Amino acid sequence: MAVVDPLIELRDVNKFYGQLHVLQDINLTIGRGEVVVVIGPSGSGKSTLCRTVNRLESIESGTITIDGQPLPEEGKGLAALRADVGMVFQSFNLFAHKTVLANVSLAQIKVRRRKKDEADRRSRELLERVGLASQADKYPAQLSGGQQQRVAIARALAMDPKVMLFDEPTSALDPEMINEVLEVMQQLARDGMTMVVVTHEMGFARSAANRVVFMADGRCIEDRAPEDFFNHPESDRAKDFLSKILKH
Ligand SMILES: Nc1ncnc2c1ncn2[C@@H]1O[C@H](COP(=O)(O)OP(=O)(O)OP(=O)(O)O)[C@@H](O)[C@H]1O
Repeated sequence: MAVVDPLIELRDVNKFYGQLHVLQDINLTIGRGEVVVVIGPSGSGKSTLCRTVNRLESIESGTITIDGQPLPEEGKGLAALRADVGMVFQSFNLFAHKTVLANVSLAQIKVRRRKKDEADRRSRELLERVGLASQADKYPAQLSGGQQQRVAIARALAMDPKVMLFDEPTSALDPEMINEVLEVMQQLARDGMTMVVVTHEMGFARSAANRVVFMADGRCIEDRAPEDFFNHPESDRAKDFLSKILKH
């Protein structure tokens, strides 16, 4: 789809895991302020696609640029990239022995070089935004999964990222906690955050996405507005996928 103000551009991206051609000639542009939901069958390369954008995975060929800059290979540039590209994983990846506040402040101090007071102030603002202001002094194990995931979101946001990547952020949560995380994500989308979201939550895709990218076998097969994609999928792969998941 034509994008007005490109922030992230993937051009002819290919990646292999050994013999497996996991990303095949990916061309994808994400505009500033867009919410792109990536869906597709298990093993189609959705997570890998996400992980290439913050350089958790390298690519064999092609280019990825953010704000016109190629991704850095290593060193300081990589830490700065991971701050600019916030990532939220299925598992929350919090430090178990640090408080919620310290979890959100730590990278701000180390990577953004903020003073502790300033970092803590920003952390408290973000914890308020995700509805956890009263939990700042708790430890991760004292929180529910949904709360831990909201801490992880606050931690990424505290770095003032250019884009937020979500890799199945609700897949490890008990059903009753999924909505509290999706609501925080919906609010972020309304606030204009650029977001790439790998998810099986089709309700979120329908209501929050500007575009749905459908992947199968390492390729982006469809890239369309949600209402077009869900009402009129074009490819047999997408029709088959939707008929299976919408039965549930
Ligand atoms: N580190 C790795 N080494 C080797 N193969 C891998 C690695 N990570 C993923 N794969 C394989 O690459 C393919 C794509 O994996 P990926 O996790 O990107 O898919 P996905 O679409 O996100 O799947 P799911 O919906 O199940 O999470 C799969 O076949 C997977 O087994």
